[in-house]
Amino acid sequence: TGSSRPQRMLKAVQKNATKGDPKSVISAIDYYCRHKEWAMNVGDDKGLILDSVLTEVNPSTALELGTYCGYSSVRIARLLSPDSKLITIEFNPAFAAIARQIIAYAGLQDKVILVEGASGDLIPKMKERFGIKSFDFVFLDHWKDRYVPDTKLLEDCGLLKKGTVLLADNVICPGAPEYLKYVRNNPRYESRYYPSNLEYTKVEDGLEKSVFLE
Ligand SMILES: Cn1cnc(CNC(=O)c2cc(-c3ccc(F)cc3)cc(O)c2O)c1
Ligand SMILES: [Mg+2]
Repeated sequence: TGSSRPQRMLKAVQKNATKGDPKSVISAIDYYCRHKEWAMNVGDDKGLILDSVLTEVNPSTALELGTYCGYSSVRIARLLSPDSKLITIEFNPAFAAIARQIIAYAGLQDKVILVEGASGDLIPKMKERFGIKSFDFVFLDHWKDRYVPDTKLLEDCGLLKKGTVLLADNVICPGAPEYLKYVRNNPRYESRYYPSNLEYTKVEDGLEKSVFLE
């Protein structure tokens, strides 16, 4: 049987990027996905918005829901300060296996804790398993119908604190309409939409940034 899209993406990183250089890993993936084979990474355009929000928040503990091949894990982890950590959750073991290799190729394995499993099962275990009191930053990029239930779960598990920033990918395409309704009509969140485009295309998409207020 042939290789998978994630496997071909890993090959492109190993061929075109420099080991230990996160920036070259990001560029290699963006080049491959723009010119060879599209893949659902947050991408370079929305990636710049992710970078700017991250730099503003400067989180000590960050959570990513939906690792896929690790592109946004690398984007996030490269900007974290020395003792900060990213916990990233991926349901699909084949994706997780590729992501581990891409994160390691970027030299960021000591800043990233990749956990395989369902976000709904793992979020309630964050405190006991990883000694997390609360998250400063959450990047939502997994199944779009899980954005609302997992946000509510993070609230109920006391994993959000005053000022925690939630940044959600794909709120236009494929779309997360219930999530937009949830955070925009909720007095506990201050929300703002950052217009952009679907990764590697001209299709409209964007990120929703929501600050938890209490
Ligand atoms: C299977 N699976 C594992 N993880 C997930 C969660 N991610 C997505 O679904 C996702 C989908 C798209 C997308 C796909 C087809 C299309 F035509 C337009 C957009 C883009 C993204 O940025 C995404 O994050 C799905
Ligand atoms: Mg996405």
